[in-house]
Amino acid sequence: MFRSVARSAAGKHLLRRGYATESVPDRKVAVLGAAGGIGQPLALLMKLNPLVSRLALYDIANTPGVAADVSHINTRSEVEGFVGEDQLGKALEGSDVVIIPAGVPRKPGMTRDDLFNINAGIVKGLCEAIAKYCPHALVNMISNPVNSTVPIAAEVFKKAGTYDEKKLFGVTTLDVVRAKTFYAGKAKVPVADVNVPVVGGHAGITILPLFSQATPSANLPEDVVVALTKRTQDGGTEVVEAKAGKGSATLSMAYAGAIFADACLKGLNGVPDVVECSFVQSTVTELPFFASKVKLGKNGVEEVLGLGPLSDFEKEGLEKLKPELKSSIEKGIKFANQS
Ligand SMILES: NC(=O)C1=CN([C@@H]2O[C@H](COP(=O)(O)OP(=O)(O)OC[C@H]3O[C@@H](n4cnc5c(N)ncnc54)[C@H](O)[C@@H]3O)[C@@H](O)[C@H]2O)C=CC1
Ligand SMILES: O=C([O-])CC(=O)C(=O)O
Repeated sequence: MFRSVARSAAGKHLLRRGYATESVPDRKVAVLGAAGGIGQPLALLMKLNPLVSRLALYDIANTPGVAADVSHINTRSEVEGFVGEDQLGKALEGSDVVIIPAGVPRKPGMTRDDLFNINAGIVKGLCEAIAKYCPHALVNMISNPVNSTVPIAAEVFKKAGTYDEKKLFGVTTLDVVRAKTFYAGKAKVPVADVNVPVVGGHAGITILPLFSQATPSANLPEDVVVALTKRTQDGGTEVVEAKAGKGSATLSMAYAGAIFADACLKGLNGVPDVVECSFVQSTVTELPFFASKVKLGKNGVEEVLGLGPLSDFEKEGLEKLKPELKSSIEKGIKFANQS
């Protein structure tokens, strides 16, 4: 269904911002885990996105309150709250994009992999429901460990016969957001102008920012690049430690998740040249899943872009990350096929 807005004042505003061509299609977005630390601000940001016409907020508790609250905001989308497994099907039906920030966050001293035992089961259950109720939706996986939860989702969809590798994304946008912010600080360039690809995966050394390709280029000395790389890789831990037991990044993650979902919606709507980094099925390296720049289109992934030229330091980082990323991917695949 298409709602023609081109001639209205709102439509002209959308056209100017690149959010519309002739008309803005109706798009339903579902957030699973919508009452959580990420889920609530992400629900707010998706409510502010003019590309969304229906916003479904699902959680196992507390969603009626979040949905009632967000629904009063005078923007385009209709908001509905769903609570408990009985309502999951209704939340998902008709969704174009499903964003998954459901699951437990880290506490100081934990790795993302320490979340596997709880989050693997949560993600598996949610993906089984996606396969049943909205098999064609683009899935944006935020729940950690992303290096394993994305392979779990792929296996669940394969078992259900609905897997389309173009529609499954691990959200690594927060790594890009951090790399841009930290780089701008050191390079003394306006942060809004900065671009830095981040490849690999989403945990520790598997996060590989490519500062040699950062723009505007600043020719930073090697020791600064090494320090920026380490800070980007440890960005999540920096927040976990600062929150001292009260969870991990939520506000910056909601921002990053909203950017990535917006890119997916723009791609679906046919906006050209939408490119974001994401952890997807890939042939860029020998690993079956890998984060790199991805061009988004009407069916999800239009093209997985290559790595481009790497510095010696980045080449070394790439080789170092492969064993850990491989084992996290295999752990996810094994879990999905055993349970
Ligand atoms: N990909 C990334 O860059 C990032 C990922 N994360 C991950 O996001 C996840 C969520 O983090 P927070 O929002 O801070 O946690 P949180 O604990 O504040 O919220 C999680 C929400 O998930 C809900 N939930 C649990 N089981 C569920 C189920 N079966 N169905 C639906 N909802 C369910 C909970 O009720 C809760 O409201 C964690 O795994 C965290 O590690 C966090 C930051 C960045
Ligand atoms: O570090 C964590 O546990 C949460 C996360 O993925 C991030 O902030 O990048």
